[in-house]
Amino acid sequence: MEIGFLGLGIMGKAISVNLLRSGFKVTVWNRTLSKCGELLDLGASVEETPAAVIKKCKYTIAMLSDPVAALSVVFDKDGVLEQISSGKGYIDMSTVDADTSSKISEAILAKGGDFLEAPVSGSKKPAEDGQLVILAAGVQALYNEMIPVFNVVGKKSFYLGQVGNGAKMKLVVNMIMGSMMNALSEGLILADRSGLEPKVLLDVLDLAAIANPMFKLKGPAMIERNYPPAFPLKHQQKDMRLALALGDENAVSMPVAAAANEAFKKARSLGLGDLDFSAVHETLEAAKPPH
Ligand SMILES: NC(=O)C1=CN([C@@H]2O[C@H](COP(=O)(O)OP(=O)(O)OC[C@H]3O[C@@H](n4cnc5c(N)ncnc54)[C@H](OP(=O)(O)O)[C@@H]3O)[C@@H](O)[C@H]2O)C=CC1
Ligand SMILES: O=CCCC(=O)O
Repeated sequence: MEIGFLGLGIMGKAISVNLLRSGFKVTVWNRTLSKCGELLDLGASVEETPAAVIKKCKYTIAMLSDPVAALSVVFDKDGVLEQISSGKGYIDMSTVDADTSSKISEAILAKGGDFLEAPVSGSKKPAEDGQLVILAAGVQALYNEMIPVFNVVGKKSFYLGQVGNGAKMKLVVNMIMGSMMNALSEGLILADRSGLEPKVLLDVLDLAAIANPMFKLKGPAMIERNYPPAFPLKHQQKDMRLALALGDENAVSMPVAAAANEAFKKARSLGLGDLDFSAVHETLEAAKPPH
């Protein structure tokens, strides 16, 4: 099975390497073409435009930064729409809003192609290890055809029905995650400032009802003020922004998420957008008076 892959950022690279290692033929494209070199060395083919990838492959997956990128790769010159046709499937794994996903879906279906949105939960390491959680929605026949791929990419895939439901589920999950990250950051600072050992706080949390893999993974590095990017902070803030817009549409009051979004915006304004989203901790660390 030959798979096209558009977008070789942190996630796209990890997923396409995993597909190659699992025996799939993969043809890649990235806006910054030089980033395709590593995949070429691992056995992938490279094309110079999204349209050329679509022309070559029956199924093409995209993993792009945000709604602007997802729309551009489909609608711009040399984009997906120029070559999509009956018998071809386009699967967008980018985290975007339901409206963006619906626009892409309508355009692909109008050309006779099939479309699935399939954003993922899980970050760089789960992507490398094929342990993502896939939140798919759209053409069910395409979902069924993609199961052998999803079984390699993830540990579980959900089919959520009509296009938009995958995007919404992903935004709800990341809205909760972003709020939790800010709560952890405040807790670490509060422990420290009140004379407690933040590392002991992490041990207590890990045994408590609120234990979770994210606190366990990110907490120790946050104490060290170390934020190597797995999930870039600029993308987490984009997800909070899109989740808050979903809240607006549905008249859902989300004061906790709104405060978390402000903290991520503050972190971006401090130039931390390309670090891991746990770098939101610096908005508090940097404000802490010296001992
Ligand atoms: N990192 C993570 O842990 C997770 C991320 N996600 C989501 O997955 C998506 C990708 O994330 P991630 O890999 O971390 O992001 P990166 O920032 O590492 O990569 C972004 C990718 O999008 C491309 N891109 C950006 N703008 C454009 C554009 N205008 N036209 C074409 N291509 C563009 C980049 O190309 P170029 O190299 O040229 O800049 C790059 O390939 C995002 O939607 C994110 O929210 C979902 C789950 C986990
Ligand atoms: O969108 C990013 C999700 C990151 C994660 O689930 O760890």
